[in-house]
Amino acid sequence: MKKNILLIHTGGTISMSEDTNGAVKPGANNPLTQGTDLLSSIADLVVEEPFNLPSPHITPKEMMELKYILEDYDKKGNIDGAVITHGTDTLEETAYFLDLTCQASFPVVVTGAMRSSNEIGSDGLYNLISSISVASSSDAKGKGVLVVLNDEIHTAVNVTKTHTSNISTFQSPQYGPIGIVTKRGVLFHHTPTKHENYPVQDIEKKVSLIKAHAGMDSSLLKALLELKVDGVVIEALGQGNLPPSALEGVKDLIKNNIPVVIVSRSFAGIVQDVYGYEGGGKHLKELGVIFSNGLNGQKARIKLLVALAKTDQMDEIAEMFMF
Ligand SMILES: NC(=O)C[C@H](N)C(=O)O
Repeated sequence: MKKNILLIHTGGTISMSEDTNGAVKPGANNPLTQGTDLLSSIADLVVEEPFNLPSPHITPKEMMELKYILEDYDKKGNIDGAVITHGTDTLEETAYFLDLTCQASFPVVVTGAMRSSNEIGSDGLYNLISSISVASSSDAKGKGVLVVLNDEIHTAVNVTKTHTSNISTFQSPQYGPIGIVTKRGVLFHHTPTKHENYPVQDIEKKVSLIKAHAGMDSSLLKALLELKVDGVVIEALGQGNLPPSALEGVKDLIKNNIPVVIVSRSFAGIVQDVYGYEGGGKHLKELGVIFSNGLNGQKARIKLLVALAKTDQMDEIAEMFMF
């Protein structure tokens, strides 16, 4: 039996076309609607298009809007699953934001495309059909927000865009995908063991993300303090270390009750308090730096925004990052 699927279009390459000059851009009509006959043969669709934005234009405001649309449909009942089409550049941030905050009980799948609708080998309609199949699957329930592209099912918490243009760009470097989409159906081969969710109402705080490098000093960190940010995420070195010259800035932020969260600038692995030298993980922990649990920089930033919407207590924020 066909399921009732809420389909929310938000823009991105999946809803763009290439013009005669080779520029990929949004047009007056969403080309995805051309797939409607085919799509409505696999599910009964309720379509929403709250905005049409390339994903570099997406902010937490739009993410919050999506959360409320999903929750409103959940309250009304009669929806079995939802698919969101989204630009791929910030797709992982929106997916993770919804994973952390959305209270809807049906499966939510986020998808996109690397090639626009009229390019040879366009992957948009294919990814959309796969995503509708996943959102229709009762096995997709309770696994958090999922990201489906290129026949793979990833969790929002682990997935990241790894390549600028390749259609297999979305990967989960820590743990791999949790399922696949095949011609015969949807197959989950792993189940996430934990899922966190926070019922926040608004995102108003300012969190910056910066990357550590050899010889990094404290100037940017000090500037962030002057700019009155509410939190800072640093992509630290290796297992979670910083150059000694950056420590003054870290200390100033923490002294002023600004949480400093570290992730690793390495592609995979988690940060830990391993090294005991100046600026090493053990030292950073003593200074009050919060270690994220395997998130990448952009997702730790989303989580810190959510944490700051809940509390300004440093110990509560640190506890949320231990999850
Ligand atoms: N493939 C894509 O969707 C990339 C595009 N720049 C976007 O994120 O909107």
